[in-house]
Amino acid sequence: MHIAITGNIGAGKTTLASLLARHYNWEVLYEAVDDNPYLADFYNDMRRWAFNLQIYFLNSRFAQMRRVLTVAKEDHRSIIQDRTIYEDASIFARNLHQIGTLSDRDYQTYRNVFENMISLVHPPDLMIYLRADLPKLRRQIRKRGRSFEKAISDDYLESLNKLYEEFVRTYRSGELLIIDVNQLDYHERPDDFTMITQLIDERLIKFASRNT
Ligand SMILES: Nc1ncnc2c1ncn2[C@@H]1O[C@H](COP(=O)(O)OP(=O)(O)OP(=O)(O)O)[C@@H](O)[C@H]1O
Repeated sequence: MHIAITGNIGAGKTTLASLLARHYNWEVLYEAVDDNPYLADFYNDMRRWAFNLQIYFLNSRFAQMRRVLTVAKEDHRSIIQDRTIYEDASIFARNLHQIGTLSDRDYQTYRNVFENMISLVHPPDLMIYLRADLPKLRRQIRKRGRSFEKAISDDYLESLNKLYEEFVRTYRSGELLIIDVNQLDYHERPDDFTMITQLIDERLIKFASRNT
């Protein structure tokens, strides 16, 4: 089974992915931030680096999807992914185009590459969306203290949030679980984590009964 966590910058995807991987013994695929050769430059000069960064993310997410396919074929272990290829295209790249940071021609090229890639992969069996408002995102971004993320504006986070909401409202490619994380702290409060695993267990039971 392929599970994916989706949500804005600082929503808490990485923490939840690692807690769930440990709890369910799932393989976990993280979004590599430290090794990303463009991210810091991108936050410094978005217009210059937007296309490079989008291509980099698209490729790394596509490589993850290939890993998902391999695991599905060879292994009986489930796999959890921290952010999906769908968000890169429907949220991040789209937003950069909308705000004029990505030109029409670069966006069109990006979309063409994305469409070709997407024809070769499958959406996750379960998508978990972490819904978080601006103050929560801000708190978590501040807490983890990545220096280049200081440049992220409220407007940028808000417009990403709008696109996230539209994305989940129209998402029909698989099972979707929406978790409002504004009042949750599953890292520090075991009860919050248990509440989440109960919601996931219900979906896993549903999935298993459909596939037997
Ligand atoms: N397609 C993309 N376009 C632009 N920036 C992106 C894209 N995908 C990820 N990023 C950036 O990569 C960095 C890492 O992503 P993010 O912070 O969302 O992941 P995370 O650290 O796993 O978040 P979380 O707090 O939910 O665990 C962020 O600064 C984010 O803006």
